[in-house]
Amino acid sequence: MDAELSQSRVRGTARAPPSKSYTHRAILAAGYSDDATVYDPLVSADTKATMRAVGAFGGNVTRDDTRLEVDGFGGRPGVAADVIDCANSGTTMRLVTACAALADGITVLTGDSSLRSRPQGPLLDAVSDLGGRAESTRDNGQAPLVLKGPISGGDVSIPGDVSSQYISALLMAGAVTEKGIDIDLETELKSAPYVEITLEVLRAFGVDAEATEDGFSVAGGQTYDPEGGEYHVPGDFSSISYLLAAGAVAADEDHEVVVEGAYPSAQGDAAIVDILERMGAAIDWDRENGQITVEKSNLSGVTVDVGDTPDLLPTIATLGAIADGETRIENCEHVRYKETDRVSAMADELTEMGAVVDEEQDVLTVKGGETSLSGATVDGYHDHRIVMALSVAGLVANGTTRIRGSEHVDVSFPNFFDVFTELGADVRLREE
Ligand SMILES: O=C(O)C1=C[C@@H](OP(=O)(O)O)[C@@H](O)[C@H](O)C1
Ligand SMILES: C=C(OP(=O)(O)O)C(=O)O
Repeated sequence: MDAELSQSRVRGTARAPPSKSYTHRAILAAGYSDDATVYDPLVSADTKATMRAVGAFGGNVTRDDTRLEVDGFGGRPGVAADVIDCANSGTTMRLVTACAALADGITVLTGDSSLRSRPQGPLLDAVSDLGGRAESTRDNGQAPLVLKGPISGGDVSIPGDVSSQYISALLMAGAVTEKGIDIDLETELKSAPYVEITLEVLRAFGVDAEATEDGFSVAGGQTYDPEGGEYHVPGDFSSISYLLAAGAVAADEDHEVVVEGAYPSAQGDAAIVDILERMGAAIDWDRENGQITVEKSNLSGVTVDVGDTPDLLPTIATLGAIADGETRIENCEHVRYKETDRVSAMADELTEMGAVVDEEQDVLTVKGGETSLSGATVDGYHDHRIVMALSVAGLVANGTTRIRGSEHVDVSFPNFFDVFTELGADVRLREE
């Protein structure tokens, strides 16, 4: 499906969608428990992949409007009766790889062509070092993957600059091993707040894990059991970033865009509030009431390090294309290992729309201005975040912006175009 956007003004209140990262962890943590209820989950293509995996390991997930009832496999995943399809979800594949290493038998994991091109090698090496069998069928460190357990825990070392999801996966699985897992980081950790999210969810499920001098550590023999048998998912700041960006570049004069359900948590992507403020946006975060208000503002370019916040790169690149002067996005090499190479995707598509972009391996520089973007037909690269970031650009570009593959928003923000339309965006969805 293509999304066609015309220049428009936005205003009004939107609710933050539930966090994808917290939902994945909550579903799997509930899977590791005997049973638990997950309230306000994100139900999207990616989180459904994690639900399927819990089912494949012997759990059962049922859904109603506001919650998921999870019958867990009680720390002992069974052997899956079929290949587990992780679809487009890196988080699912990494978290499930470590879980599969606990099963007394073989698990095969696959995914779509994007996921089958993303790096899994360091996690496979870690599982092998812990005594499991962990192979890439094509021997290239990519899925399809074959895992065989059970591992009983131990010490591993792993790079921290490819994906933090390897660490999250080992911590979640390590808690139910016999010996626990000590993780030694071989490099600096990128995307570090996502490990904090994991520690926060583990705590909520009664599991202790901690940062150490060299990395992270989790004791074995623990039980997943959330207080009161339930867990509540907070709002998603990566998704919120598109709504705030839309308000900052296209809110109606004398009106604001308000995002509700934006409470403080371990999410690094809450940095979007600070980034917009540094760019000159009139923005206010009422943390106690979980409400962020933003007005249309004249933005200026800034320098941003996205080492901790890779998922903000597409949003910041679009903001940079609209802001006066130069926006420099540094420390972004790991953003190339996502659903697509997002550094190059945003460089190409913003150039197509008229921005002046310079792409280096680890730095993306965008020069723009409020009137510099023109509508064009651009590619969404089958990537939800590219589609949503280009939609924000479409609000200010002259003429019509046509974004290919707009249906991929279903990965993290399935009703994105409804919310955008309700705020006033002029969007038409067209079958190709
Ligand atoms: O653990 C998570 O929930 C995530 C971690 C990050 O990935 P990396 O750790 O691979 O950078 C982030 O980009 C992804 O969208 C979600
Ligand atoms: C990279 C992302 O997710 P995942 O790694 O789970 O595919 C994302 O949501 O931007």
